[in-house]
Amino acid sequence: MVIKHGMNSGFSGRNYMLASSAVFRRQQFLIRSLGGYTDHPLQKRMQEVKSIGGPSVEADAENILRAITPTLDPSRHKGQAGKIAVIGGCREYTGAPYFAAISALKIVSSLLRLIYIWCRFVSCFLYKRCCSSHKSYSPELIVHPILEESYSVRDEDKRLISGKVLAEVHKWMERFDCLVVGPGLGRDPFLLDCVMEILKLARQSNVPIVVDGDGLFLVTNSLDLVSGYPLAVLTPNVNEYKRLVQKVLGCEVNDEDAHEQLLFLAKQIGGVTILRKGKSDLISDGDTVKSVSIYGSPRRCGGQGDILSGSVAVFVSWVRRLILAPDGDLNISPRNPTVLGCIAGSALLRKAASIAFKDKKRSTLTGDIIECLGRSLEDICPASR
Ligand SMILES: NC(=O)C1=CN([C@@H]2O[C@H](COP(=O)(O)OP(=O)(O)OC[C@H]3O[C@@H](n4cnc5c(N)ncnc54)[C@H](OP(=O)(O)O)[C@@H]3O)[C@@H](O)[C@H]2O)[C@@H](O)CC1
Ligand SMILES: Nc1ncnc2c1ncn2[C@@H]1O[C@H](COP(=O)(O)OP(=O)(O)OP(=O)(O)O)[C@@H](O)[C@H]1O
Ligand SMILES: [Mg+2]
Repeated sequence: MVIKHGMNSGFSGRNYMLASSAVFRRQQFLIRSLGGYTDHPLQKRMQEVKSIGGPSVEADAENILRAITPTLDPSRHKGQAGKIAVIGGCREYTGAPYFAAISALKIVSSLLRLIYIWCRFVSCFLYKRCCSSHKSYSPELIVHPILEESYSVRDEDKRLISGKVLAEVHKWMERFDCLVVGPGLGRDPFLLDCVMEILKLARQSNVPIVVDGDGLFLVTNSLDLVSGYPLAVLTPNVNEYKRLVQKVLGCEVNDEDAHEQLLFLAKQIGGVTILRKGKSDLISDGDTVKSVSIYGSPRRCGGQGDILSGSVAVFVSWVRRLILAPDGDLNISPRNPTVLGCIAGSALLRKAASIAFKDKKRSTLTGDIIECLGRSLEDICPASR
């Protein structure tokens, strides 16, 4: 069957009613996305997806956040709240991995101490400068300055260096509860090749991965890295989402059918979870779509996405721990741990942004929002509950 493009001539009353219906909009979306042929394999999949997607609803984000946040238990010791690694940073962007890591650290308070940042350094000079800048941002972060960019490595040394990087990461991988890959990573080919190997290793080790920033640039060009991996979370901003849609669906972003397009995109990447950032955050794993629209901040300073990636990593690791515990059952919906982690991370960040904006207004910066993460969590989920 072929869906006809033109409904322009003889537009009858019946057709007009159809035009105003959701069915028509969906049909138009299919036409625009897939060139008009229902026997196109992607279109068939799209129809399957629509039949299981169901209506999208606003997530009960604060209740979800409360349900998955562990109580502060004096019998616990350092590290028991989870260990997060952030893989990011380059010459230009030292801020992004710091924002992601310090956000994770703030949320888990004293229960989580081990945050690892991998950043690349060009030379001894930059090594010291970059390393000390991260250390001076916060001495609580544990920094592994091991990644390198092409121009600091001779061609004949590349294999050796990437082997060393991988061996170092391998030592730690199984201890991590979640990786954040990409904040401020840059786009150097050698660096991205190393990160590609790290992603493969994480996947082999069944470690959840939150892919953000330049990690999304890498993954969009090598979808196999995450395709079909249910523990992968992609957190694209407007540009990153556009690239992903163009690459995977071969069409443009469609805001009229935003939920369906997102659902379909997640399905096409084998059920990874995608958090599409925007005025409302939209989250889908290909089975369901949830939105988080808690009022955030009208101020769009750079770095809020980095806070989000660190926050999502913490919540994903907490949900997994709850589910994997011997008596673990979470009586909340949806049930996918990565979707739950995204909902909680988004709610926390947006609330923190709104608290910060109340105080700082137009001068609100990412650091101000990070300072409000604790209060945001406390407002939703008091420490003394
Ligand atoms: N304080 C910090 O350290 C912060 C650092 N940050 C870090 O910045 C990085 C980029 O993130 P972002 O959000 O600016 O990327 P995004 O919106 O896709 O691009 C905007 C436009 O720029 C362009 N472009 C980007 N990179 C390019 C490259 N290497 N070379 C050439 N072009 C490039 C891009 O072009 P296009 O990809 O469309 O060709 C688009 O037109 C990322 O690592 C992030 O984590 C942020 O987290 C904020 C705080
Ligand atoms: N128009 C908007 N209105 C309200 N909140 C928004 C809006 N756009 C984004 N946000 C919030 O800001 C967060 C970060 O989204 P943003 O699109 O700024 O990410 P990003 O570009 O990756 O950020 P970064 O500068 O860290 O790379 C999202 O989780 C979302 O909650
Ligand atoms: Mg970003």
